[in-house]
Amino acid sequence: MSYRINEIFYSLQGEGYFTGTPAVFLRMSGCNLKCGFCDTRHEEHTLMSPAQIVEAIGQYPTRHIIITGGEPSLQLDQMLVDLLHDEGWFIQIETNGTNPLPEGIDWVTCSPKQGPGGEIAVRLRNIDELKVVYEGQDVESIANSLPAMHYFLQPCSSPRYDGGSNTAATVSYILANPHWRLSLQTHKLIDIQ
Ligand SMILES: C[S@@+](CC[C@H](N)C(=O)[O-])C[C@H]1O[C@@H](n2cnc3c(N)ncnc32)[C@H](O)[C@@H]1O
Ligand SMILES: Nc1nc2[nH]cc(C(=O)O)c2c(=O)[nH]1
Ligand code: SF4
Ligand SMILES: [Mg+2]
Repeated sequence: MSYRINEIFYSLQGEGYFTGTPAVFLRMSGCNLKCGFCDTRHEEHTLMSPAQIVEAIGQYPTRHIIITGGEPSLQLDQMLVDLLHDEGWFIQIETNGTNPLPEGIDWVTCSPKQGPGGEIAVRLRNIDELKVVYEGQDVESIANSLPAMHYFLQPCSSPRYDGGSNTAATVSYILANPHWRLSLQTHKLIDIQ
């Protein structure tokens, strides 16, 4: 068994509930969506075996891993989740929610997206945090259909917004709808990976 891995790096979780937490990022290659605003290049990959992944991530002084992509649910399987748990890892996943996940992932961050037909197709039930990239869409319908422990709105970073993101509009929306919390992409603010 091998996995298409785009990159492995050690940084601070920049977004959402665990913002500021040191973590190893395992970025898997490939995605089933093509979000116009996607800020990540994930097509390049190296094939890695489970043993190679465990060795590469094990060199860092934390056991919090963030499995992201691309869309990691296209590749992450029960075998890798169980192996990471055996090695003592706390597993967080960043997913668009379109695919079911293996069991036992410690923290599911779901960032639902519109598919090609405009529909939101989320197939997850146990979401710890919902993190919606705010573009002025009807985020209440999204939240109402997706039970989660925490609800974050994240400004959309894009050259089409003055200043590079729609942070002011996101803040105004949250002030008017205080069941949301703000998630900033703090790694971009302090220029780390
Ligand atoms: C690159 S995605 C990979 C994981 C998964 N495919 C997903 O979309 O959740 C990682 C996170 O970055 C967010 N993101 C991607 N592009 C963004 C942008 N331009 N502005 C703000 N957040 C963005 C996504 O919503 C997601 O929460
Ligand atoms: N520092 C940092 N935090 C992140 N949180 C989620 C990220 C992602 O690309 O999934 C990300 C990322 O790319 N960098
Ligand atoms: S689902 Fe995630 S990785 Fe895929 S295109 Fe959208 S933001 Fe990028
Ligand atoms: Mg990122």
